[in-house]
Amino acid sequence: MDQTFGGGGRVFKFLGVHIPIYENCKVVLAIVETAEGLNLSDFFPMLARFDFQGVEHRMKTQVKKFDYIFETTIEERTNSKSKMSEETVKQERRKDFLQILLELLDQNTATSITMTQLKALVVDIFLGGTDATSAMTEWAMTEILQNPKVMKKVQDELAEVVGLNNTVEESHLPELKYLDAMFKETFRLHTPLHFLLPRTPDKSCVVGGYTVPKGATVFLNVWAIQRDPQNWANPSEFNPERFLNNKGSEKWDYSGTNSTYFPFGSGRRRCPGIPLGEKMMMHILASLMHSFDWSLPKGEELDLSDKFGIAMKKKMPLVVIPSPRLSDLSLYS
Ligand code: HEM
Repeated sequence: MDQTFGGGGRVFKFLGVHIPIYENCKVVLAIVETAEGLNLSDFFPMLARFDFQGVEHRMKTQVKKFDYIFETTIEERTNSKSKMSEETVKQERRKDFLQILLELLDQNTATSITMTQLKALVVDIFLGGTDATSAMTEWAMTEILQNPKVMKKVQDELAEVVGLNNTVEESHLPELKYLDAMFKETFRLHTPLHFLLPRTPDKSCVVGGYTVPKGATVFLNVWAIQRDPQNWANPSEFNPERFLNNKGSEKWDYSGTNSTYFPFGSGRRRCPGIPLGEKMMMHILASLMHSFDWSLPKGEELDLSDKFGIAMKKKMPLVVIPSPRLSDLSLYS
């Protein structure tokens, strides 16, 4: 996607199509009908008030449902019976996330938060912590099934690090270098937020010869950057080795400082859940791959098409058959 901003710029190139903005409303309406899942108001803010796709209406309905779930949970916690007693906190030596937030509620201090802020934080953690993590684990599993050599390497590494008479523990994760490279390659090809979160410059600036006016909505196409043949050899090939062979000072991580690879975003809006998301995905996939061999149902073929959402998911859910891999069956109980 690229856009000619400012001055007389009136052409928008989207999915390879040059679309004249404003002059030809029919074109815009045709896209409204075909762009399933894409919110056109993100690309043409002037259309937002018409809510052509009913996105705002659906969002408000969902917000009401979310509100109901969170309010009930918060009420349950704040009523005296289920409140975490000081004794429980002392015994378990920890508080859960909700308890910490509730203690910050309406305190009249610098760190105090309101009920609306509390609910927003819970929604962030709830959605961010589940949607992208499960979508990425499914993509990783799909790529492993698509590439039997990768599956063998992942399982050989697990057998060596964990052992076939043991289950995966958190302490094993830093030693699983190949699994880590396999995830990095999955993130390169199936980056969950193709355009990241929208940015808005507070000053007009020039980027790559284009003027970006103050207040414009800017989308960064990380999907295209991570598949750009100028940055990556054989970009559509699934090859975890490219993340094992570090060249010179090149560092592969999720810090967002490498301009060719930043699946968790970059700068101040970078994902704050990286350590948790990374650990959850590694632990889930390592356990699945270590404990079971996986195959597709007879006659089934893998489908790699995706579907637009908060995170880019597989269009068709992955269906696979597990068979036990560990000799000690008591490890499965
Ligand atoms: C595999 C797992 C995850 C992936 C791939 C992922 C990816 C991302 C990406 C690409 C962004 C946008 C960053 C940008 O525009 O610069 C983002 C934002 C965010 N993520 Fe994650 N995320 C994951 C897990 C999590 C978890 C576990 C949490 C919370 C527990 C979380 C919470 C958030 C929040 C709150 C934001 C918004 C930050 C802001 O508004 O500035 N994410 N995530």
